[in-house]
This record gives sequence, C-alpha cells and structure tokens, in this order.
Amino acid sequence: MPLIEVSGLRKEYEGRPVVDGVSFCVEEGEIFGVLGPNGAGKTTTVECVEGLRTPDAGRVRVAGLDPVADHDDVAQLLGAQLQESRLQPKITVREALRMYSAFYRQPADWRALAAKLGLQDRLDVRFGTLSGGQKQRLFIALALVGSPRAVVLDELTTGLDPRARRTVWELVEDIRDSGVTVLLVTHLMEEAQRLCDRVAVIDGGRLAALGTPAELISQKADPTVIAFTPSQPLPEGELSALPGARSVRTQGPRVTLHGTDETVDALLTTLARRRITAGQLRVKDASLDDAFLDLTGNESAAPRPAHAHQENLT
Ligand SMILES: Nc1ncnc2c1ncn2[C@@H]1O[C@H](COP(=O)(O)OP(=O)(O)OP(=O)(O)O)[C@@H](O)[C@H]1O
Repeated sequence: MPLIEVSGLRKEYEGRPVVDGVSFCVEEGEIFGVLGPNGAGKTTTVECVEGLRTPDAGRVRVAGLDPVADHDDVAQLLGAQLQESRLQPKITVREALRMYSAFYRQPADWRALAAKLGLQDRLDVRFGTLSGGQKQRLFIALALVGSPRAVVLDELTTGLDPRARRTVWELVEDIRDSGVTVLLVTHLMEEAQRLCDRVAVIDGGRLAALGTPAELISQKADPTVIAFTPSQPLPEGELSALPGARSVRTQGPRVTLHGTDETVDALLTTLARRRITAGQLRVKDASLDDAFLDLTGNESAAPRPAHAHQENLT
C-alpha cells in the first residue's frame, strides 16, 4: 500500500478550483517531488495531505488514515516543515526542539537530531539570529523530531545560497536513506532532478505529468541539443533528415539541432564525409527544466531569459 494516496483531489477558493482532479501515490521510502509554476496549487495539495485544508472532493489517505478526520494520528506520522512565522524570534534552538518533541508520542532524541543537522553549537542561540541555512536546518529537525514515517518539505531551499542549498540537499538525502519518506514541494528543477525519485508536475491545478525525472525528460524534452558553426554552409534539409533529428535552427552561421545520441553520431559522420569542421561544437543533454517548460507550456518558476533552454549552447 502506498504511504500517501491522493485521488481526484479538488479544492476551490471562492468558487474557483485551484486543485482540480489531482491524483498520485507516494511509496514508502521515496523522495516524491511536487513541481509546478507559481500558483499551480502545490501548497494547497500538500496542505490537504497534512490535513490543514479540507478537500472539496476526492480522497486523501496517509497510511490509510484520513488527514482531516484522523488529524491527531496523521500528525504523529507525518512531519511538516514549519513556516517561519510560527516560531517566536526569541525562542532558542534548544527550547524549540524540546517544546516540539513534547508534542509527539514517540519523539526522537532531539540532541542527537540537532547534532546530525549541525546545530549542536547553536542550541542556545535565538531563532531570530540564526542564518537562513541554520533556520532551514532547524525546520528540518522540528519536522523530524516526532520520528515520523514521512515528512513534508515545502520550498525548503528558497533564499539559500548555493552552498547552504547543497548542504540541505544532502540532509534530505540522509532523511530518505534513514527510511523516512519525503514529500518535497519545489519550483527548482535542479533540486527536483537531483533529489526526487519521482515527481508530479501540477499546472493550473491539474496534474500535467507523473514519473521519474528521467521519464519526464525523455518523454517531453528533446533529449540532446547540439550546436555548432560549420566551416561551410550545410543544407537544413540534410540536417533535419538525420536519424532522431527533431528540429534544426540556423542563426547566422550557428546551427542548433535538437535530437538524440543517434543524431550526434550521424551528424559527425556527415560532417566528416563532407570534410566540414564543426566549430565550437557543444552537445548538451536535456534537463528537467527543459521538460518542465514543455509540460507546463509556461515559463519556469525561476526567472530565466527567454528561450534560455535553447540558447545555452549558442
Ligand atoms: N486561502 C486562500 N484563499 C484564496 N485563494 C487562495 C488561498 N490559498 C491559495 N490561494 C490561491 O490558490 C492558488 C494556488 O495556490 P498555492 O499556494 O497552492 O500554489 P503554489 O503552487 O504552492 O504556488 P507558489 O509556488 O507560488 O507557492 C493561487 O492562485 C493562490 O492565490
């Protein structure tokens, strides 16, 4: 049985559906990502899983329990990341960990948890004076202090610098490796590609895709982008006839070809046969970001230059 089941979930605000027929299952022991552009309905979906919002239709179960009707039991096995506003700035790390561990029937050893999250030297520091990365590590500790079977982490690394973000990613992998299931809401595709075993992409309140990051990339994005400047002009028709080629674009002397590994091989053979050299040859595998753009027909939630996913190589 999946640990978390969401089936036909619908939630309206003021008569407007913001989650509309979303279904997915999260298996025990995986990191499952909920991705989507701003306002897609990600937080509303996971808040229904946490029992913080009541669905208007559909079914949500956590270990077979209804998060609304069985809220107290679900709260014991589903750790949630606190929003910053829920902690007083003057509370110390030690006080917060002690207080939250008292809420649970089988609390973890909060000192050991603090040490694992690198907070052992911060126990007497007030929450308001912690750095962004330290605050996020405390939120992770508080989400884990009840020894949950699953944990919900929402926009965990937003606002962190790249080093702090990587530290938090490693911690999330450690959580999964310790057997805790992770439901991760993010709009960072690099984060999802690095961490998630499977992802659900939500767009406009509907499920746009479900699968492993690799499946989404291979289904939706051109897997390989090849850019080069040929030493002599090449007819576009010849390039678009290469095996696996999906599109060809010529901008001045620069050619960009979307295709597969097979296209790369065939292109190199063609160029060698015609004795044409490929200047500034760049070959890039598609990323989850490319698949996300195709799936949502939308801009990535993270600001990026127009067509950046195509232009990176040029
Ligand atoms: N309490 C509320 N009352 C009315 N509308 C709401 C409420 N909460 C959320 N919404 C709206 O529901 C839609 C979905 O919001 P939600 O926070 O679930 O999206 P999200 O995908 O998590 O977005 P983001 O990435 O920006 O956090 C948005 O249009 C939002 O403005």
